[in-house]
Amino acid sequence: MTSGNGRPRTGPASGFLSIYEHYAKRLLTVKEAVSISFSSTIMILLIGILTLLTVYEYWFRNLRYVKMGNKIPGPRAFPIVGNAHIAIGNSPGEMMRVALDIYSNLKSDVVRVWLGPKLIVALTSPNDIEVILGSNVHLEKSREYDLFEPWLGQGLLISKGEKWRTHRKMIAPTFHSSILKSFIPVFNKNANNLLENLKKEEGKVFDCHDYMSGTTVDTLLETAMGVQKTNEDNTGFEYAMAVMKMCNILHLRHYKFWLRPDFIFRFTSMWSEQNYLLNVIHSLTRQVIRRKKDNYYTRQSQGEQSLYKKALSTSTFNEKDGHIQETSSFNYIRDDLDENEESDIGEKKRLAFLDYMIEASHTKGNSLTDDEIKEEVDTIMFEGHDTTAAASSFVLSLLGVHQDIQDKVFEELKEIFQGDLQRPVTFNDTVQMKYLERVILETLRMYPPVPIIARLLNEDVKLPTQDYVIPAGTTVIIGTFSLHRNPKYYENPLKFDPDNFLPEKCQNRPYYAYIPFSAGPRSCVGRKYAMLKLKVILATVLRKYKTISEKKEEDFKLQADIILKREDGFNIRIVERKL
Ligand code: HEM
Repeated sequence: MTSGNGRPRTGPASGFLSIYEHYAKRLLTVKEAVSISFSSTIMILLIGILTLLTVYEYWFRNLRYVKMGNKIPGPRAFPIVGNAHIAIGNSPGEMMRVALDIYSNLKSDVVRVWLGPKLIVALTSPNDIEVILGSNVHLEKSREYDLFEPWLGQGLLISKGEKWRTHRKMIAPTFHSSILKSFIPVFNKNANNLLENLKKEEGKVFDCHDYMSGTTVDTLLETAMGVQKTNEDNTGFEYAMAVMKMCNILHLRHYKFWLRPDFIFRFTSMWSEQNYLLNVIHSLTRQVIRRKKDNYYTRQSQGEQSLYKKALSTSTFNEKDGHIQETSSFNYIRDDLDENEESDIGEKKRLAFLDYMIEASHTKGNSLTDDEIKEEVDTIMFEGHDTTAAASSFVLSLLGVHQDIQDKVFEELKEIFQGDLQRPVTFNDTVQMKYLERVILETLRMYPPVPIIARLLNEDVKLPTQDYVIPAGTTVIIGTFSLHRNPKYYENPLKFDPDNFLPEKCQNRPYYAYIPFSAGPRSCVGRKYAMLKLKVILATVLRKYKTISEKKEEDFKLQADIILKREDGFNIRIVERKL
């Protein structure tokens, strides 16, 4: 033992030090012992966890469900996480590219991925898709739709079983062609309001989606909900923006699956944002229902007949027309609504959606509660707005790219409107817009606003095209986007060509090869409404303006959102036509 200068220590201090050193040494040994036992505890724990994970993986791989799933082609899956790692660090735009790469690398119409223990199978062959969408058994939406619940409750889009069946029977007829005709003046009014709003953008490059979105909300409020805007407020626009942001949050939670459980989601900034957005959305729906109910009670207190009875005794339609014309001139594009619900229409056909729901809630024997009405209003407002806004924005940007096609659209409009290009659109005009209709159908082919549909299988499904059985419990994804770009059904699938919808081309194509509105019993209830509204809005904008896109179509950056959008924005320039 030495002091700091190298000499040996003597005296009481040296005694104290040696005692200190003795204990310090022992302490070191205790510390060492603690650290050794700590590392061996960790080691044991790690070995325990690894053993458990190995046993779990062994057990998991031997499950019938997993064995069946693994027979289906898919990217290499890792233990425990499966293919979940592909979502890490990717933006919605990148996710779309990753998903499409997986599909094109495997060159298979059936592809599986594992999100942890969850099996997801994507189908892109019309025959396989028909087995799912055309069936009356596989009607349940996948668990991914549950994230919509705080917003849409158990509305038509996500409800199941008897509730879905009875509500579908009530709601679908309120969008039947027979009632759509009465919406034409409202479509025209809102299309003209849109022209007014677009004036300030003349000559500039701007994102047309915001405008299409706001107009769509206002139109829906007035048609489906029967509520007029009383002042020049911005409710429609604010609502549309809130819906868009809600969709972004939900989409992020869909593929960043670790954000799905609420107890984790609550700790993110998105939780408070979601609460704020839901407040904006629900305030509008509550206000709409309150106004409608007040009207109902006022009519009752004044001893007026219910709208329902009134509609039966007076005709809002020109009965001389005999039967109401179809909104689509193409009968070979089968309409599931007509097939499935024509027989249910009966007297209901004369009331619009919300009027009917409110009347129905006061009908004896009807169990429609206020909450149920709110859920359906939220559902219709969401489904009816974002889809149509995306479709019309895609049409305007595509016509901006394909000037030759835009010229043909305009020629057709000139022919129909015969020298008065500013007059309102009539129902009969829309039936004559055959080329514009083909443009819309082609847009929905290449850019389907709902790019995927997902169902939960409660039974095993044997695929008709290949020797695979998809086990019960699987989430089946119908890949509309890829299906619509399959060269087997579209000669030149990446070329925007409205002639893909010429009668002779459609006749040779399987029905399930074109499903922008889904198909079968759970297909879109608003398809005819959407087609009619798109024609009126687009015919109004295109008669006044020429649209120009500075970007080529191949430079459009798509975003795999719940609703397909352009990540780079729907940027166009509009120039007033010189006639
Ligand atoms: C271009 C416009 C539209 C497109 C592309 C479209 C597409 C679709 C698709 C693909 C589905 C099935 C979704 C799924 O199973 O996940 C659907 C369902 C639905 N759509 Fe549309 N839609 C459009 C416009 C509308 C409009 C205007 C309304 C109402 C005003 C509407 C109301 C609904 C409802 C309520 C459902 C749920 C039906 C059910 O599950 O029974 N949609 N739509």
